[in-house]
Amino acid sequence: MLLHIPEVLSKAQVAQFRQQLAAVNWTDGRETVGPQGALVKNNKQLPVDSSLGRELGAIILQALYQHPLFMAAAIPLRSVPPLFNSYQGGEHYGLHVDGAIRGVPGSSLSLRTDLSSTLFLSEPDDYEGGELQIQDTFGLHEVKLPAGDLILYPSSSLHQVLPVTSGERVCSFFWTQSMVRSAEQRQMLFELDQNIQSLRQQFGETTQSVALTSHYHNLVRMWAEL
Ligand SMILES: O=C(O)CCC(=O)C(=O)O
Ligand SMILES: [Fe+2]
Repeated sequence: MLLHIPEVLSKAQVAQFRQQLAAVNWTDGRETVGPQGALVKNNKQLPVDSSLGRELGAIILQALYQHPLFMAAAIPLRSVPPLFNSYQGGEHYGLHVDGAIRGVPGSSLSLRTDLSSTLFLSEPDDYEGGELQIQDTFGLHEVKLPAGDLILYPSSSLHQVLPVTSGERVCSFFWTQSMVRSAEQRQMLFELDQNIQSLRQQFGETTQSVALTSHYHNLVRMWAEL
């Protein structure tokens, strides 16, 4: 499932982020990828140990973990600290799959990458190209979102970022392990949750909405691993 999560950051926050990100040094993006990805990766990143990156990453995760759509879709256990990338002058990231396990820097924790996120920090009109192309069993999806919005997609999918032929594309990207490992079960829980929410909005709290909510929680109890 690909999910567009709007307004994770406000336009004011995005402007503030961009100003701060413009004032620090960026390095070769190949530093955080394995040998296969390095062959096709051509972009810039903020170093993993950047104090600005850590500070802005914490703001992103705090906003995201309060976003009802993200919480319902991801059922997150934990995320790696967000990284930041930039593409310009034809830079791109060819077709690849994200590694299955990532360490959490500064801790002994690792996580299984169930879900990948890209949070856009440039407006679509600020650059040409730079579409994030994601392949799934339904075909090829091209994603280019307004600044402040995020795309959540399965880490199991092949994906690429097309060359940025003018302007600059700045994004934050990171991975999340879900408490529910199966994408199929996660999608069922998400649909159940969204339908319960819309029933409650339409009819208020009813015996049925309470019973369905209990069903939802009992399924989470059955499927979640902490
Ligand atoms: O820039 C993006 O949207 C995605 C980056 C990416 O796929 C990665 O770093 O693994
Ligand atoms: Fe990737």
